[in-house]
Parts: sequence; structure tokens; C-alpha cells
Amino acid sequence: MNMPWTLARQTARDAAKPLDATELALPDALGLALASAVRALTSQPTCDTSAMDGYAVAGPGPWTVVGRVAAGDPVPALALRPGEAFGVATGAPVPDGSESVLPVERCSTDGTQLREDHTAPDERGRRNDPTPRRHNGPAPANRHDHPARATGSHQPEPSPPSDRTLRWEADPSGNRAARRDGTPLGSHEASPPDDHHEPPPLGRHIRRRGEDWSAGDELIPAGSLISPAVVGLAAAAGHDTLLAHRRPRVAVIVTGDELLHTGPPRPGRVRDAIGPMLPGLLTRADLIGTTHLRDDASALAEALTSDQADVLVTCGATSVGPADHLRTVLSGLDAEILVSGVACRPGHPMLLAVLPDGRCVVGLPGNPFAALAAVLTLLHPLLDTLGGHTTRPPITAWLGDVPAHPRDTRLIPVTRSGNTAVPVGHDRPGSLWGAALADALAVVPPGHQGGEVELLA
Ligand SMILES: Nc1nc2c(c(=O)[nH]1)N[C@H]1C(S)=C(S)[C@@H](COP(=O)(O)OP(=O)(O)OC[C@H]3O[C@@H](n4cnc5c(N)ncnc54)[C@H](O)[C@@H]3O)O[C@H]1N2
Ligand code: MOO
Repeated sequence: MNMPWTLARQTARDAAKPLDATELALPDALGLALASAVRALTSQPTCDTSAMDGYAVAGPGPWTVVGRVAAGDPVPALALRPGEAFGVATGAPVPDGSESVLPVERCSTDGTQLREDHTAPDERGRRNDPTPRRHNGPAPANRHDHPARATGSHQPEPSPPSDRTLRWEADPSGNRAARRDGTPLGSHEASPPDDHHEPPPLGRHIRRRGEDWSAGDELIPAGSLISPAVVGLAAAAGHDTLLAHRRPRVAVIVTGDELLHTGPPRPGRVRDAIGPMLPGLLTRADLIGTTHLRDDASALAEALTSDQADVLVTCGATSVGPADHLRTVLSGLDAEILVSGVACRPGHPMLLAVLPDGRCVVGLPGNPFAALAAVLTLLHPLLDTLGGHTTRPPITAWLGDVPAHPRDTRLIPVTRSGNTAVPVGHDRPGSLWGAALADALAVVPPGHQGGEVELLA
């Protein structure tokens, strides 16, 4: 009795436990699965920073420029007061009291005095920002108060200023500039009357401390694939290493007296198509070797016992012909058979067993398209579990009323057009033509009459 397809896949997932985990340098962890969640070691940003090259300002303009800071500089030691401005570079810390940042291309200055140029288009291409909001209080102290965070909007990304001719008029040390007589610049009383434009919106172009995440936040859950972006994120969050599961080691055993490994097939002899296909299907494993065997039971038993792989993948010999020795050999090795035949087309003779020492054996049928079906049904779920991958999200698409089987699950090659799967045909068990033309195999459950289906890729 063949096992239902969904149960067979789940049985393969449950057949093993994740392999051991080690702490690896970031580049070495790429492609593995996280054994523990990535948590932020600090907040990001670690302090309020500018998202633009320009001026941090407080209160309505015009403003007196009282200092400047570049990316990489420490947080300025002073607090901005209303009517004061501070030159900032993108990514540089802004002084306490900063309420917004004016991009340099939106500013004009006559020396010490800074004004917003309301005739220059802002980064959204608008002129003379009509935003009516006003305030007099201090800037928000943490990310929970931050308008962008609270509304889910995001700060516009900076664009390089087109005009870098503005020069800072204040003390380049970052200290507050002073008049020649020693009295500080920048009080409201000292400023000439402003024009009647609204002040810049509170918080604009300031990335607030902790706006992206706070120290201790879980950024990526355990079991996730360590992608290039995960590596970059981990670095940004302060990590030098990641705890990752090791990849499963796989040995392949290709059986068949009739197989050729070079040159054109001829009557009675076929080219091995499965051996060359498998390395590309083992992206989450280490292929430690491929052995070619004649149809010989003792040679197969020897290959299954002598190998040090975590998983042994056999090709062919799953059926009931005189040369199909796999089941007999596994029985002789006291293997526990977990799956012996699956209600699916193609690939129903596929097999999954566990040897007494815990290594798993996946039996792929000899027909090449059936072998691919078995890889996707049994081998990939097993490798995911061994490698610690637990977060592979299902991909689905809409599939029309293709001929379904009354009892068995069909796996058919499809291409995707938008969210629709389109069968490509050429799907006989002995032929990889359809699969080679396809983006994925659609899982067509028994009795399917059109609707959403899962795609295996
Ligand atoms: N009496 C029955 N016969 C068969 C049944 C059955 O239920 N009862 N099932 C059929 C199905 S379905 C499949 S699939 C195959 C599975 O056969 P095996 O896994 O035992 O494989 P072989 O008999 O060695 O080969 C089958 C077929 O595939 C070709 N082959 C084998 N290896 C390769 C390879 N590496 N590359 C390309 N082609 C390969 C082989 O030449 C045969 O043509 O059993 C059916 N029979
Ligand atoms: O599973 Mo077999 O490939 O249907 O012929």
C-alpha cells in the first residue's frame, strides 16, 4: 500500500534530527541554517543620525550655524537651541535638540545665517513645503515616539547634494561658535525676523536611535537560511560569528548494468541522467562522492555499509525486477523502512529507510523524472531537517483543471505566468524534458479540479 504523498513528505521531515552546530565566521556561515536566532547586540542607529548631507536645525529659521560634524565623528557635545543649526553629513550623529535636517540643496547661507530655500524642490520634487505641523518641544527621545516609526512610513533616502559649495562658518571643532566679544551666536533675539514659511517638519531626515531595532531584538529566527542579506544584517547588528548547523554529507550510488556515463545511448544501453542531475539538487548538502555499481546485491550492500555519509542516495533498483536488489539488501542490513512506495506519479516506488547506525537511505527510482519527484518528496525534506532549515515557506500558484488522478498525487512540470502555473507537458517518467523546460513541479492532489497548488522548485 503506497503512502499518501503529504504523509510521505512529512515522514521524511521527521526521520532525523538537525546535525550539530558550530560557531562560524560570517562568510563561512553562508548557505547554512541558523542554529540560534540572530539578536541585535546594539540598537540601530546607535544614536540619532542624519539621513542627509545638510544642517540639523532647531526651531524656526533663519538659523545660526554653530558647528559641524562628519560621519565617523563622535556625538557633538552641545545641545542645539531654537534658532541654531549644525552642519551634518549623512550618517553623522546629530546634536541633542536637533528637530530636523535640512538637505544642503534646500539651504542658502550668507555666512553665519542659514535659511531654508523654499524655491528649491525637496526630495519629493515639491516646492515650498506646506506641512502645517508645528511644535516647540524637544525632539522625540526614542523610537516609540518617532513619527516615522509610529506610522510605518520611512525616511526618504538621501541623495547626494548637487551643490557642495556651502561652507561652514562655525568652529570646525564642533564647539559652539561665538561672536568676537565672546557672546554665543544663535539665540532667537539675535536672529533677524524669519519669513513666514512653516518650519521643517519635526524629525524629517533624522534617523532616530533604535528606529530600525533595539538591542536584544530578535532579527532572524533560528532555522532560517543564512543568505547574503542575513550575513550583512548580522554584521550590522554587531556579530562576527553565527551559530550554524553543519551541512549533511551525501553519498550517491548509481546502479544499473545498462548505464553509460559518456557518449550517445544505443539499444540496450541508456545514459545515466540521474547522476549528473543530482549535484545541482544538493545545494543544501555536501556531495562527498558518486559510486557507479553494476546490478549486484553484495556490491550495493558494501556501498551502503562502508560509507561515512549522513545520507545515502541510491538510484534505480527500487522496483521488483530480478536486478532490483535494494529492498532485499536493506532488509539484510536490518534497516528500518519508513516509506516503501508513495501514492504519487511519477515515482511511486521511492523509498526511505534508516540504517541501524542512524544514517538514512533514500531510494530514487531509475526512471529519471521519477527520481526527480523522489528528490523533491523525500530527499529535500530530509536534508532540510538534517541541516536545521525549518523556515522554507511554501510557494503556491493557481493551476487550472489538469487531469488529476483519483487516488495519487501528480507532480507535473509547470512554468509560472504571474500567479498561474502552466503545464509544459513532456512529463513521462523516463523523460526529464518537461522538467528541464519547467520552473517548478506543481503538486496536483487527487481529484484536483482547478485551484491553488503548491510548487516544488
Ligand atoms: N512489475 C513492476 N514493474 C515496475 C513497476 C512496478 O510497480 N511493478 N514500477 C515501475 C516504475 S513506476 C518505476 S519508476 C520503475 C522503477 O525501477 P527501478 O527503480 O527498479 O529502476 P530500474 O529498473 O533500474 O530502471 C528503470 C528504468 O530507468 C532507467 N534508468 C535506471 N537508472 C537510470 C539512470 N541513472 N539514468 C537514466 N535512466 C535510468 C532504466 O534503464 C529503466 O529504463 O520500475 C517500473 N517497473
Ligand atoms: O514512478 Mo515510475 O516513474 O511512474 O515509472
